[in-house]
Amino acid sequence: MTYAIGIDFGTASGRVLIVHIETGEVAGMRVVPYKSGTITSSLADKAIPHPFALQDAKDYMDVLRAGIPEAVKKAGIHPDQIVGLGVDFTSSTVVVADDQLTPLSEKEKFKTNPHAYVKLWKHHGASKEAADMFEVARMNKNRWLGNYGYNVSSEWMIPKVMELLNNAPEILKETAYIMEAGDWIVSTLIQENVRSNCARGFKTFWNEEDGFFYDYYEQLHPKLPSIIKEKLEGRLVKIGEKAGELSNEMSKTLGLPAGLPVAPAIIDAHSALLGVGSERKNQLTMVMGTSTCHLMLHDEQKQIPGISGSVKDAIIPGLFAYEAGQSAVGDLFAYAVKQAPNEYTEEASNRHISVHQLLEEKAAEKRAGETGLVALDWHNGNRSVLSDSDLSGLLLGLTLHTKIEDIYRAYMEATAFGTKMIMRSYEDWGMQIDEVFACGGLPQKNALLMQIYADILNKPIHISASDYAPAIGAAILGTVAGGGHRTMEEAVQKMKQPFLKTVYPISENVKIYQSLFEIYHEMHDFHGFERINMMKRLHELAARD
Ligand SMILES: Nc1ncnc2c1ncn2[C@@H]1O[C@H](COP(=O)(O)OP(=O)(O)O)[C@@H](O)[C@H]1O
Ligand SMILES: O=C(CO)[C@H](O)[C@H](O)COP(=O)(O)O
Repeated sequence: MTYAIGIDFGTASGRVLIVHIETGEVAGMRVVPYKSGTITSSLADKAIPHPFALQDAKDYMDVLRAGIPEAVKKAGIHPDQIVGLGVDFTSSTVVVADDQLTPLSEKEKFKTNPHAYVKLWKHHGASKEAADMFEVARMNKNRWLGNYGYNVSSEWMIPKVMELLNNAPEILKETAYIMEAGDWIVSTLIQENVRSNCARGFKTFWNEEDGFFYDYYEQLHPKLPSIIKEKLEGRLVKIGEKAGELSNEMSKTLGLPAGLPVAPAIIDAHSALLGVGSERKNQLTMVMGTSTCHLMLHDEQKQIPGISGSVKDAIIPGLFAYEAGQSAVGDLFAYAVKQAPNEYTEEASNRHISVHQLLEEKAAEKRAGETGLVALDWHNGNRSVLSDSDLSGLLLGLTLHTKIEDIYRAYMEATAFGTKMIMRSYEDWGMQIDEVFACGGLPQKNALLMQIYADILNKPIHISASDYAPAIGAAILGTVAGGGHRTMEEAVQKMKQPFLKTVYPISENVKIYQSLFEIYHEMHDFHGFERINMMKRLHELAARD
């Protein structure tokens, strides 16, 4: 058996890869876009509230049904040659399901109820709940949040559970399981309610020693502890283990052997570390797509303010995985693309290139600093290092001569400055960064972007040759679950993807960007003033205890 299946569920599409377990070669692949995409405005003409970002779980099943048989066919292999299957998923992407694992959105009476649908990581309907949770922790000397950057993000699972409790009791009543979408897929494949330690550790305030923080939940809502017990529990499976075996029913649907080993789900960005082979400490990996996640591994747990968190064994057994992030990166560039004038969209269409490519080309004609613009990239809030989804973006220096490509460039620079803030936080806490890796959909699509990052971070950046590092990581987990390699380390060494190139900083640009970063930093501290002060106070308080 020489192949594994890796399935990466992103924000806009799912990607199924068939990967050779000895060489990492991708033998077959199928990308399946989600039919309903991200639902933000209405369900069957019924308007939904503004900060909602929903998906239809049916689209995930289509990725399996359409993607797996086609990817296997493209690979030209027999299903018996597959050793195991792994899944990675965006997170916290939350599914509510009945006891048969059927999502409540499939029930006729809930067709237009937004709370019955999948709540995507970027759904901000639980901002109030996240703020309330933060306040309760603050009143308790911040005692539960140290391993979560001293913050609560509305992107996480528990605020979303609180949102259901406050706004959708009718849904909660019929919900047997509240699940990470990754766990829901794996549970559906093996027909058993299982939960992976990766998303559970990062998104639900859980750790292996203490379990869930029930004393915290009690203070949030009297009903919350029992909801967590009833609807979030399930057999725990750790990364590097086997979750279970493909059920007979799913084997018929997907054309795969019944009993095929299935790995526990891993968060998409975390999976990418495995795919690029960044499995040691002192390496920073940027997974750049709709958003960016900044991952590191370390042998100690440090309570770094403003990051998304750190969890033991979440990526490589024995090491702490650290995550920080920016909640709008590709999305911010897409926002600029939408504002391009007709003449630009026509030019792009005539030249058979995307508007992104056209804007990149035009932006590349400007030198560093030439646009006169500095932006703050908080159009979808700030994930790190302030963790406040209500913060908004800024653009400074506009004149009547500013063109859309200037703004596009300013946004690229702003996201790189945001990454520099995160890098500094890691370094300030003794997490030395010797190497920077970039993967995800963006690095290969936009060469200017990667040069800007190298110049602003003042570090060489190794770019993965694969756009699909998370799916490779998932295939690695599938291989280990199926016994194709004995250890994660062995599987990573065999299956990791090569680098396409390394982009080096240009010293002239580095100097210019150092002064522009000072302006970005001032904008950051000015616009994030209240949040920064609150975090400083919390941190001092925690340090005294
Ligand atoms: N040439 C480009 N330059 C910059 N951003 C791009 C370009 N083409 C697409 N994008 C952005 O890439 C994002 C999608 O990234 P991708 O990694 O493919 O998906 P996902 O984040 O869902 O895993 C979108 O937000 C889109 O706006
Ligand atoms: O928060 C996450 C990881 O913890 C999300 O999964 C991630 O930010 C979304 O990923 P993508 O930009 O690839 O859709």
